[in-house]
Amino acid sequence: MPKFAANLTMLFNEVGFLDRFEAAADAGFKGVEYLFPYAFRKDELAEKLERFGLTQVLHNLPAGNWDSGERGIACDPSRVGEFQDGVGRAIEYAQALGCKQVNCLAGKTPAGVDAGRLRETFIENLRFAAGELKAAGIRLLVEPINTWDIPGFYLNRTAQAAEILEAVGSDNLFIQYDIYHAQRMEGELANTIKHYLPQIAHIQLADNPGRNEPGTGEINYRYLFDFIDRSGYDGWIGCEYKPAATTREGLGWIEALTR
Ligand SMILES: O=C(O)C(=O)CO
Repeated sequence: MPKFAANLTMLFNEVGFLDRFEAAADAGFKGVEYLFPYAFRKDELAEKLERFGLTQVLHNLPAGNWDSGERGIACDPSRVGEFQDGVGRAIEYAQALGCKQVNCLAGKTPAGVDAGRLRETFIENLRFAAGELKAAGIRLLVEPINTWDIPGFYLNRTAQAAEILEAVGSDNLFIQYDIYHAQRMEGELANTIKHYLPQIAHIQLADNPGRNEPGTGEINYRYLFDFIDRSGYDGWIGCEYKPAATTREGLGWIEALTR
């Protein structure tokens, strides 16, 4: 049975964010993930995790001005200082929350920047972050994201991510494999998971089209959950989907697709 983590950015949005920890625990989740913890005090988040017996499975490095449309700054040569400051902030929160992995959003390709400089910036930022996080006992992940949800996003394919890992050369840098994004960009889900399994530290899910619950679209999650189980993957699977109705009404997929 996979270890499913509730993504509190997308799930239980029937209640305010700080009430989603209790809602997730009530629904049977033992782990949670969400985009960013930085708008909240570390102690108030840690208290929620403690009170409801939850593991903080993942959060992201600071990713620029999210509300203005930024989706990461890691490939932007004009933002290296801000990126490095963000690594320190992410470590502070991860340590306070007992979180053992953080994801680095590559960002949208900034206009007018040479492709070689973009790649060099991304690689050097990842090398810096992977080293700082390793010293803190925290893994660094990078996630390919599809180009429909975030047009212009710098990292889009699993093979591209693996090539970046190779170039960075850190033993503390891994792939965050989002099944939904992968389905949209490349398909080949089971074989890709199998091929890159040693480099995949976290998996996320949603169905396609719609980014709703597993079982609402084209992906054969019953097969994929069994395949992942048999593959020996022992990480978490983040439930990062938009509930088609209410979150609780939609949770029947867990029983239906894993028994
Ligand atoms: O948009 C996504 O899929 C993410 O996981 C962002 O962290």
